[in-house]
Amino acid sequence: MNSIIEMKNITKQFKDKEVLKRINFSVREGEIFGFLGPSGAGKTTTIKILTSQLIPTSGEGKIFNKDIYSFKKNIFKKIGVLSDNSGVYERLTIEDNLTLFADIYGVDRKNVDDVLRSVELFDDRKKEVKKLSKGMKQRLMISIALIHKPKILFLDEPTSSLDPRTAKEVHDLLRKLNREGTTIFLTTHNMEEADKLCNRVAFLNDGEIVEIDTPENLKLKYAKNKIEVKLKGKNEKISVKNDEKSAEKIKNWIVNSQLLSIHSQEPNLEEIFLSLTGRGL
Ligand SMILES: Nc1ncnc2c1ncn2[C@@H]1O[C@H](COP(=O)(O)OP(=O)(O)OP(=O)(O)O)[C@@H](O)[C@H]1O
Repeated sequence: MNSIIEMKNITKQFKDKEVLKRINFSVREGEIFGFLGPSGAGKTTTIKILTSQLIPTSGEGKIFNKDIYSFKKNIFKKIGVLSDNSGVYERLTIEDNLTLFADIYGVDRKNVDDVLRSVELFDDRKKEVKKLSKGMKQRLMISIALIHKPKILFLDEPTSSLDPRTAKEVHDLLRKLNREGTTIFLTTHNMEEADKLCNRVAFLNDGEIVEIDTPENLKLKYAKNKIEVKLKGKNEKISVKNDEKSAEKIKNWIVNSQLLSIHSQEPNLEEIFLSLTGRGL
């Protein structure tokens, strides 16, 4: 798979503070890549570098094979960035807002209908923004980032201010956009969101990447090698090692019809992050 983003030994220094410490990662075409870390880890700084709002202090980076130190205007045709709500006009309709952005970005107004359909706001296009639910408003913000049909969409904490139901609505939309061909780079401090949504995740802690892999591989890598069983007549679950000795025990429970349930114990991403960094999110 082709890489859209390649970052090598990227650092960012603000005065005497090193916010990013030689980070390395790539984002492949077609994936949803999650950048995870607690507040202050350097997630927004990274997204700003990737979207040309900040220049790194050192390191090498390429996006669509173009050097990040010399972005040309035409790179912006290929990237979309979700910004906050401030840019939309509350008294205008969804359609008028989007048409306005199409004109500002100099893209064909024909894109408006396509994009509204893809974020599932076409039927509501005549509604004023001030009357929209939070989820619809977030979908409108995403549609603005997509108006020029970019190949990659950057989202900084796309669901941080949303309730679980609205967040799910946004997750479903991001999955759909990804299926339709948009590569997605998002930051989050919500490990559950990352687990459900991302093909690969990078753990960022204090400006350093401590792990990068698929959520599944990370769970296997940090598996506790334990099996949890529930037996008839016992309230508590029992945790046993995943080894030959336990296999004999488990066999006996089965033979004696004592076994009610059996599961391998997998850590979640939150627990893995905690074990790697000693801190939660
Ligand atoms: N322009 C700046 N000048 C000085 N320090 C900055 C600047 N921008 C960010 N920082 C510092 O860099 C560190 C990382 O900030 P960043 O916003 O990238 O973190 P984050 O992981 O996105 O956190 P959050 O989840 O809270 O948004 C923080 O300590 C922040 O105070």
